Amino acid sequence: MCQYPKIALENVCFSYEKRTILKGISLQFPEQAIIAVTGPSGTGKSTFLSLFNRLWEEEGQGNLQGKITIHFKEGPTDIYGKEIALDQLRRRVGMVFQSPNPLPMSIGRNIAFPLGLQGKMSRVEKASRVEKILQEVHLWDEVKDRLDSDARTLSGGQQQRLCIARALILQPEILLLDEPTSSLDAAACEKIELLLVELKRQCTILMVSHYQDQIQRIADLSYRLANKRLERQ
Ligand SMILES: Nc1ncnc2c1ncn2[C@@H]1O[C@H](COP(=O)(O)OP(=O)(O)OP(=O)(O)O)[C@@H](O)[C@H]1O
Repeated sequence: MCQYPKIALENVCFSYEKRTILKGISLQFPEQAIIAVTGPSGTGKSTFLSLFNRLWEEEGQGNLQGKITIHFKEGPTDIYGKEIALDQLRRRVGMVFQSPNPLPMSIGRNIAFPLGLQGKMSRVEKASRVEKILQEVHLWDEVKDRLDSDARTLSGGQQQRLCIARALILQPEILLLDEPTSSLDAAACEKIELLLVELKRQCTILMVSHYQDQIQRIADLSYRLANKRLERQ
């Protein structure tokens, strides 16, 4: 592990119009760890997660104060500063949502699609990257004979692993997961948990979870969001 925090928040406050959601949060998260955030419904867990890829800005009504620094491979970056463009940030900070959201296209294209946004790449290289990432999320054996089928024909658990693969294909340094297993059955949930523990070697994972037992099984650090603040549990 390195000496510096992967993510640092300095006096972060967030509000939607006049409603304060997060107040005076100063925290540091290490790299190669699973950091879980839990807490009652509506307290701002998803909002907290959205600070790291600036997704809240899409809604247009929020107000952020304070500073968030991510220590990317090239060095520390103020993610709201001029040194990083939004599209670059979102390549390095991947996100997976509560309900699997495969694109309405084939299994293979779902994974290859983000690669196309990165510039020209040969078909052979694309195919090899797609296979590698599907192996990593332990989906390859289940889909290798049906890469051309519509991704929406996969089971919920398979779709969620596909969405994780899609987030990983651009090799993000941070992975944000918003209740990634809450729509899945126990068996699918176990597969995702095992996968996340493997993935933390390559990226720092920030995960919202309602399940205390899941947090105990896989999180390295856990925080509870209540009264607009995050407290270590
Ligand atoms: N775009 C928005 N504009 C105004 N208020 C919003 C917006 N998005 C969320 N909120 C409000 O901010 C508060 C926090 O919402 P958020 O979704 O972050 O909570 P949460 O802890 O993730 O909830 P849950 O556990 O139910 O998913 C809620 O009261 C919500 O209604």
